[in-house]
Amino acid sequence: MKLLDPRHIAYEVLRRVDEGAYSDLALDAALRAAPGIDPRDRGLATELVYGVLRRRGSLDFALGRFCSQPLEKVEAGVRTLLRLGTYQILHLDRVPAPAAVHETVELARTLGLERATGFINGILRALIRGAAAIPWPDPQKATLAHLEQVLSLPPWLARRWRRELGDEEALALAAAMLEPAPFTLRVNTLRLERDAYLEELRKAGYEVQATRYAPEGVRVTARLPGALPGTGEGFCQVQDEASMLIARLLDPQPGERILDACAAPGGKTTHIAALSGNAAAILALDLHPKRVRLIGEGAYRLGCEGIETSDWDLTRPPGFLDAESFDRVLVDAPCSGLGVLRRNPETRWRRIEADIGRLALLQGTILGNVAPLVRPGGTLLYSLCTLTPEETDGVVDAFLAGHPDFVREDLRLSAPAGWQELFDDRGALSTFPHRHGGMDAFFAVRFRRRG
Ligand SMILES: C[S@@+](CC[C@H](N)C(=O)[O-])C[C@H]1O[C@@H](n2cnc3c(N)ncnc32)[C@H](O)[C@@H]1O
Repeated sequence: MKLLDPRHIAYEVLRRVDEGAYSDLALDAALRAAPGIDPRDRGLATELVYGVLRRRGSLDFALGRFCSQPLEKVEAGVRTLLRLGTYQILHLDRVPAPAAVHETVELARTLGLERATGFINGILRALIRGAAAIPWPDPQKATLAHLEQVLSLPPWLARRWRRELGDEEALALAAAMLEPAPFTLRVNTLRLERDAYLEELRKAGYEVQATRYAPEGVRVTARLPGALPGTGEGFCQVQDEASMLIARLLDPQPGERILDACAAPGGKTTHIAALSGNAAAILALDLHPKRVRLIGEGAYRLGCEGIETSDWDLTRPPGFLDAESFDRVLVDAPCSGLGVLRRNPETRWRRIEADIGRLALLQGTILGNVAPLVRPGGTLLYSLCTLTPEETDGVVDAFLAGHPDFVREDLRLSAPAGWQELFDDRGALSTFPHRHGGMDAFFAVRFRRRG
């Protein structure tokens, strides 16, 4: 195998994703296995993997014009090669189109798909000749088709976002979800202040700026290959800006006992520890023991203290914990993840609509099982990286209906003035990448237990 060939790496990663792997983990593993790879090739492999997964709907629409048989009937490996070639022809200026065809055909040979080289060559050459005449559906006249065939939403999601958000917002959100997510870091304020880290990054040659909303966030606009400065010293944690708002909304205080109910891999747990100045007692639970270990590792790297971890399935009441024993509880629940499609592009094609009702039930069960742990007067924060009405308002309303001892707080009343645009008209956090400077789409509601 040509371990250093970026197209070959992308092909292998896409194949693994087809088999069920997560794209970020599969890509990390493939790049780790190619330590000598040129940084530009590393960038190309990354762009190919994410680009093909994000834009699969439009790539398949374009290919459909030139392929004599339905794409789903084409052998999986050949289909992946066609998508890789099409992505390079339609979206990569730096690769001349004939070179994209040549490289794709050569890769087919390397992979032992010699018999398909004529087929691939014919389709990709026809695509180059006919690209300008592809009848892309118009966003205004054929909105649904545009959402699917240009903006690459699966049909069920295109219909949903149109219905829930209206045409204009659905188009803007879908377009934003095609862009790479910004690369943001949370500065570990247990180690240093944001300004000091910004200076350190700039000195090292990075282009960085402070995030607009999160006081400890840094957006990296140009980075260098290799580890970030201060990685070993635990200066920062890679985290989206919207995700940084969650621990802020929980508002942990020194001396408090805090439960992070769905905590792995621990991005928010370690943030909670930092905001409390390492002076809170935090219990971090998660379903998967393997993922629970990541919380401990992150806490160690970042110098967080006071965090205890344990695995527990919160579809069962955590009988080992005393009722009313926590000042604050965070439920950063498992969800459909539609707000982070940029980071997990395979979710677009893996998620099915039936998942949503099932996840809303799971979220309601988890909330119901942790609610008795909140002390009277204490806080329960429910957060998600999605935007479906079932998982957001639906779960919140059902929880309140079943728990009259909890009231919902309007987050706008306690949030900083500059954050007001981040909340909906019921006072829930509701961020969107196309409205809020590129942040992921997150949702959060805070409940207070009556005193
Ligand atoms: C959105 S992620 C949490 C991210 C985490 N809070 C962070 O900031 O790093 C949701 C988590 O819920 C966990 N989970 C899923 N089902 C669960 C269950 N039944 N009980 C407890 N945790 C569960 C998943 O393993 C996953 O780690």
